[in-house]
Amino acid sequence: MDIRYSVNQKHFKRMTTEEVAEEFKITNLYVADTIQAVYSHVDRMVTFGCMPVSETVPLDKGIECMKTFGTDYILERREIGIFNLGNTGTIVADGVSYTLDFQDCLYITRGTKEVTFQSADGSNPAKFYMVSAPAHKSCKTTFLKIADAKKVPLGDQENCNKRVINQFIHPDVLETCQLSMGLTQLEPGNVWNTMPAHTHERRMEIYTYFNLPEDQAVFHMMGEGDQTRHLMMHNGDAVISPSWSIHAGCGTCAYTFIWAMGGENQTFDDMDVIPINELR
Ligand SMILES: O=C[C@H](O)[C@@H](O)CC(=O)C(=O)O
Ligand SMILES: [Zn+2]
Repeated sequence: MDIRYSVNQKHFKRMTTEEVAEEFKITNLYVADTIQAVYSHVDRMVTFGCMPVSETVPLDKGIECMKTFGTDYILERREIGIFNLGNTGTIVADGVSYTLDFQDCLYITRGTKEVTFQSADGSNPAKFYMVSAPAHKSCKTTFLKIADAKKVPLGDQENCNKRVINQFIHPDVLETCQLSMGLTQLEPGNVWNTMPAHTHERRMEIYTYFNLPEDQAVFHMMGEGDQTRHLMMHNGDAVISPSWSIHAGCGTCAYTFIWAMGGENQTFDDMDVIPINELR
C-alpha cells in the first residue's frame, strides 16, 4: 500500500516540485486487473483505482486488509464513493449488481463485505475511481446518475470559469457518515475551477481531473493562500489537499473533475474564501 504521511504547511514551503508530487499527487490509478490504492493520513482518506480488463477484480485484490485497516474486510469500518470514468462496467456489492455507465456513481455503505468490479467489454474497459473514509455507522448503498445530483451552476464566461457543480454524495441527496463527493464540469472555453480559492479547516479534499486530452494539462494550485505552488495534472491524476491548502485549477482547455471531502462536517459552504488579491 502506498501510504502518505502528511507533511505540514511549514515543511511545504521548502519542498521541491518532485517532493510536492511524491507527497500529494496520485498517478497510474488504472492498471489492468489491479486495485491501486493510496492511503493518506490526512483524515485517513483512501483513494482507489480499478480498471478491470479480463478479470472480475475484488476491492481487496493485493491488499493486506488486516495489516492496512486492522479489519477483516475493507468496508468493515469504512464507506466508499465510486465513479465510473471509463466505459460501462458492473459493481457487485454483497450480491447486488449495479451497472455504471460513464460518470455514474455508487455509494457503498460500511458493513459491505464483498465488492467486485467488471467491465462490460474488456477492450473498452470501465475505470472505477473511488474514495473511502472511516465510517461509524451503516447508511444506504445508493446508485446515482448525474440527473440525481444536485446542480449548482457557478462562474461566468468572462472569468473563464463557467461550470456546474454536480453534488452526488451530499447531505441534500443521501445520508453518509462523513464522505461527500461530486463532479464539476467546465463548459467549453472555460478553464478555471474554484477561483476565488478557498480552504476549509474542518475538511480535507481530494480532486481527480479527467476528460482532459492527452496533450493538455491542468495547473493545480495548492498551499496556503500566501504560499501557493502548483502541480501539473494530466488525465486521470488525483491530488490530496490537506485542510490548510487551497485547491484550485487552471487548465490548458476545459476538463471535468471529481472532488471528495471528509473530516469534521459535511457543510459544503463552510469555506474560508481567499480574495484573489490576497493570494501570494
Ligand atoms: O469545497 C468544495 C470543492 O472545493 C469543490 O466543490 C469546488 C468546485 O467544484 C468548484 O468550485 O469548481
Ligand atoms: Zn474545497
